[in-house]
Amino acid sequence: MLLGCIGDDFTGSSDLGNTLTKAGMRVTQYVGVPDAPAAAEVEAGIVALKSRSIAVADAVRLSLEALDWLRAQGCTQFLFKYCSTFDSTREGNIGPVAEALADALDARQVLVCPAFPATGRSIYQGHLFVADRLLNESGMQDHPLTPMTDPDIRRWLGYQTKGTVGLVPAQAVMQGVTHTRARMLEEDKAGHRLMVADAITDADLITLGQAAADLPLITGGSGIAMGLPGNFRARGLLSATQNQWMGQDGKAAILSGSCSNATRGQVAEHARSNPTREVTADQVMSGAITAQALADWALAQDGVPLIYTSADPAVVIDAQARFGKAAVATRIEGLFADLARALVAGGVTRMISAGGETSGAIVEGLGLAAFEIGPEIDPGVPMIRASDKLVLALKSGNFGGPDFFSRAAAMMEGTAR
Ligand SMILES: Nc1ncnc2c1ncn2[C@@H]1O[C@H](COP(=O)(O)OP(=O)(O)O)[C@@H](O)[C@H]1O
Ligand SMILES: O=C(O)[C@@H](O)C(=O)COP(=O)(O)O
Repeated sequence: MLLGCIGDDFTGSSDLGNTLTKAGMRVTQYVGVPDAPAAAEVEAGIVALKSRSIAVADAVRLSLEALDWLRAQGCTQFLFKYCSTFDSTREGNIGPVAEALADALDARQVLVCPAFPATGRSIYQGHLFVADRLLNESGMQDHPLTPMTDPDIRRWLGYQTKGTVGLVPAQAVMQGVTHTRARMLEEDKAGHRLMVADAITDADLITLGQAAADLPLITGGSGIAMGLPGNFRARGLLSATQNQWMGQDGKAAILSGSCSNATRGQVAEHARSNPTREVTADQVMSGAITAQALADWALAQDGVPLIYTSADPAVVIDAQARFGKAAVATRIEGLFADLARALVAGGVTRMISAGGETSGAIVEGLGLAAFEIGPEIDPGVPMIRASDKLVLALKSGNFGGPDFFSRAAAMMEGTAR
């Protein structure tokens, strides 16, 4: 294994797997820290954690455990993957995890780059944009767990870190690798270990990837991984072979706990011509609905059924005020985990889930160990194979076109491209 990656959620880790696979690496995504060595052919290993919204100390501990395992597999470079919308609270986990990994690796210069231009996320002068809006006007300010109310990534990260945060501005990145490295050195001399790097286009990300060829630790969204496989290839370290992907027939089902703008649009679109069932926070909290009853409903439907708790910001805020933010999230995620188990037990072989925390709960609930990364459905969302009978798509909240759900189900079956 060459590149060792630690993802703070499961959708995001499959997004990273997609980027690395497309760039020619042989990738495996692991569910949590494996207790056995990796297969010899794996070139990039991604340890997917559900550490985005847990307590800081737990996130740091799990990330360091993942690092130890990846080091034991022979990795020479490490990537900490978080969300391209920098999902974290002011007290949150990105800064402490990045600093703990940097300490463990003795890393002096650490890039921080959530940009992912293919999905509209760019960084300019340290400020994160989603398409033509600053992050705090993009809808992310209403996220149920990590509302992003400040677009200045240096400032937000600064709340989370012990050290100060520098900037590698677009003016340096656009002039190429030499200027980028020179600016990184200046930031280092100024005492900034973590440096937010501007990136507006894929070309900027490739430049940053090349500039980071010798850095032990890189952090960011999946975009920052774009340039890394080329560094290993240039050293003659990559095999040219890729896994062969096979579609999966059988029953499909969709579970959505994401409340993002994109997911809510996808839910509305799917509901126009498919069996769809809404579950409210009240039904979950009161125990009025059971996972088995929902599974029985889904398994009795023709077509591709969708079960969702996705709701508008005002509905979410109301539920959180009445039940508590963590309590309602935990109960809903628990329902999805139980539901996923009941669906697979009932014969579902293609499962699509929407939402990072939701997907984490489902994957952990299913007790899966590792994924092979397949072809891309939409930017940032690949199909993944968990076993010879189960194919998944873990959709990040804000990713995917309006008809994502039905298109994903068809592509996973192998009947559409
Ligand atoms: N109706 C609802 N009311 C309150 N919280 C909800 C509701 N539906 C889902 N949630 C919670 O909101 C969170 C959504 O996060 P996540 O699944 O990561 O989606 P995204 O990818 O859009 O961030 C989850 O913890 C989920 O359990
Ligand atoms: O970078 C991204 O946006 C994704 O890879 C990701 O991490 C998404 O997380 P969720 O929106 O919570 O699914």
